[in-house]
Amino acid sequence: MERGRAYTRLNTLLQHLGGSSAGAVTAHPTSGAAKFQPQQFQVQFERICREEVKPLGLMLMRDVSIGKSEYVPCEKMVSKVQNFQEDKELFRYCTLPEILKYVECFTGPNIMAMHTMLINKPPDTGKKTSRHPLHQDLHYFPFRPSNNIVCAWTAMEHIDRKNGCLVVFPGTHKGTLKPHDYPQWDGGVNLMFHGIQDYDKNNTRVYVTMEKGDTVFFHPLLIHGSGRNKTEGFRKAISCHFAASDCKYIDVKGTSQEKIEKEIVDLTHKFYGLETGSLKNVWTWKGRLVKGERISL
Ligand SMILES: CCCCCCCCCC(=O)SCCNC(=O)CCNC(=O)[C@H](O)C(C)(C)COP(=O)(O)OP(=O)(O)OC[C@H]1O[C@@H](n2cnc3c(N)ncnc32)[C@H](O)[C@@H]1OP(=O)(O)O
Ligand SMILES: Nc1ncnc2c1ncn2[C@@H]1O[C@H](COP(=O)(O)OP(=O)(O)OP(=O)(O)O)[C@@H](O)[C@H]1O
Ligand SMILES: O=C(O)CCC(=O)C(=O)O
Ligand SMILES: [Fe+2]
Ligand SMILES: [Mg+2]
Repeated sequence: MERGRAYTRLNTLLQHLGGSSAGAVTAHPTSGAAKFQPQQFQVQFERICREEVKPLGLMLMRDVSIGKSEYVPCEKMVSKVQNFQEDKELFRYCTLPEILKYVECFTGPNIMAMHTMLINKPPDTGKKTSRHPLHQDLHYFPFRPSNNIVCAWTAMEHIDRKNGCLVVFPGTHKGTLKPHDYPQWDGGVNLMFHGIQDYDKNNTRVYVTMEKGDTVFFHPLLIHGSGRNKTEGFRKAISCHFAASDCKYIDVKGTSQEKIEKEIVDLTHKFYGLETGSLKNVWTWKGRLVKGERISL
């Protein structure tokens, strides 16, 4: 693992480890198990958007620039699907040996898939709502320690600054969880898109250009976001946040996470009619074991 960087590109990592050359994971899986083909996830995503299948627990998000009356179920209206833990096809992503072998370096052998997303960043309408403000994913999570949590984020196509790649502030995983709130953006902000208000403007920014099938593994304290999608295409990535199953829940009442807790608890009620009452209960309900033994999550 390269030192001093809070993210690692899987293909690059394979080279560091003396493994196959760049692109190897996409084209020639070393494990001989499931072939890594983002295309299969895209086909299922499109079926979900057309409402041909309705997996339990799934949330379909749309960009704030699209009104409810304009909404028709199709791939162009859905900016993100969250919570695909009950969709066999998409959840296969979270069980891929090629992914888990790196996840295990951070979590150890008992691994939970805690948060799942397929992000379909829409072409920006001009209001800049396709941006994702700079944030730390730990803001959404009520479990610790943060070092035993890792996000795997896989590009389903070529991603660069033109279609809104990830932008990261290297080294920020050594810091603490910062307060988050809605950014003051004129064109509107998507629900729950909290950002860090007072980040260091002089921090080095790294724009993570990725090829189809590339995966980055990053720490939940790493400050990151993504820019506007200036192309006509919908930029796709699939991701899962994994955690060691012996992580412990914390109570976020009285902390900077209290506001997001309320938003998520309210949304969970609106979508599923579930009275969870706390972030802890939301994640106890969503989390799925993918390897080893379920302990405290
Ligand atoms: C259960 C666990 C959840 C875990 C969350 C972990 C977070 C991980 C990191 C993130 O992904 S954070 C960002 C996630 N946010 C999004 O992707 C945007 C989500 N928001 C939406 O897609 C819609 O707001 C939503 C589908 C949830 C609500 O749609 P509804 O059909 O229930 O709302 P409706 O159409 O009745 O509109 C209600 C109001 O919301 C507004 N609205 C619509 N889409 C919106 C949107 N995207 N963001 C904000 N507001 C939105 C809409 O204009 C309207 O405003 P008014 O009341 O003033 O008329
Ligand atoms: N939970 C995590 N998720 C993703 N990457 C992580 C995680 N924990 C550590 N890393 C990354 O793994 C590598 C080794 O981590 P480590 O904590 O040893 O940091 P380091 O950058 O090597 O600094 P140090 O000098 O403190 O060892 C670093 O690149 C770090 O960014
Ligand atoms: O895909 C992106 O643009 C970034 C998404 C992200 O960071 C998140 O949802 O937490
Ligand atoms: Fe994030
Ligand atoms: Mg180290």
